[in-house]
Amino acid sequence: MTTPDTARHTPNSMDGNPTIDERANHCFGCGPANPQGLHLAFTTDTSNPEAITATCHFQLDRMHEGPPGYIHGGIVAALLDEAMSKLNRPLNVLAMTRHMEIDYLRPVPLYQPLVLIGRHLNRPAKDGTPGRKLFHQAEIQHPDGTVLARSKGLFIAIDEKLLFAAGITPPEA
Ligand SMILES: CCCCC/C=C\C/C=C\C/C=C\C/C=C\CCCC(=O)SCCNC(=O)CCNC(=O)[C@H](O)C(C)(C)COP(=O)(O)OP(=O)(O)OC[C@H]1O[C@@H](n2cnc3c(N)ncnc32)[C@H](O)[C@@H]1OP(=O)(O)O
Repeated sequence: MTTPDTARHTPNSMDGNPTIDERANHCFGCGPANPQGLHLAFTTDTSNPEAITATCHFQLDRMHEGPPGYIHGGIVAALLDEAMSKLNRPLNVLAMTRHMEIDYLRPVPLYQPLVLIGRHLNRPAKDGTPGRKLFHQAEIQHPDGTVLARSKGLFIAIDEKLLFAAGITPPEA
């Protein structure tokens, strides 16, 4: 039997009482500390509270190849999921993806600068207060504006009790 690689399976970042931001450092999509990650960096625009966006410029290589010359479809899904999830923090919500659907409109090329944009759609109120459901969308665009892939997502705001149960400290308000 092989010995488990403790660096991978019980990361130091789980020691003590980490905040959600410390734990997110290894996020596959955006964590700077994940050597295998995509290292996506987003700029959020909250100037129109009705239409918050998160934008990322990125370019991938053969590490993430699916069809020859193109990004693997699972990675396309991860990119879109990440862009949508980046809308939750500016909305002051910790939330997880509950459902997402994807239109793979065109193959998404490797070795080219591309644009990834998430847009908040709406958060229906329930009993007069903001509900748990947040609806977002995202697109991967060629620089000429052609939409290559598009998603819609339902995110559910997480009860802080779940975070505590997982040993994670919520962010400061
Ligand atoms: C517990 C530890 C959590 C730690 C992390 C917490 C938060 C994350 C915060 C920061 C993130 C940091 C870094 C970013 C990381 C990743 C970025 C990408 C985002 C992701 O990658 S994140 C991973 C993938 N994600 C999951 O791993 C979720 C697994 N899942 C669950 O953990 C539960 O599923 C949960 C808690 C989400 C909800 O569970 P629940 O039991 O509270 O709620 P329920 O299932 O009932 O759904 C609620 C309402 O949605 C309606 N509904 C369901 N499906 C629908 C559909 N298709 N269309 C229309 N409505 C639908 C129902 O009908 C109901 O509606 P109603 O309330 O009106 O009845």
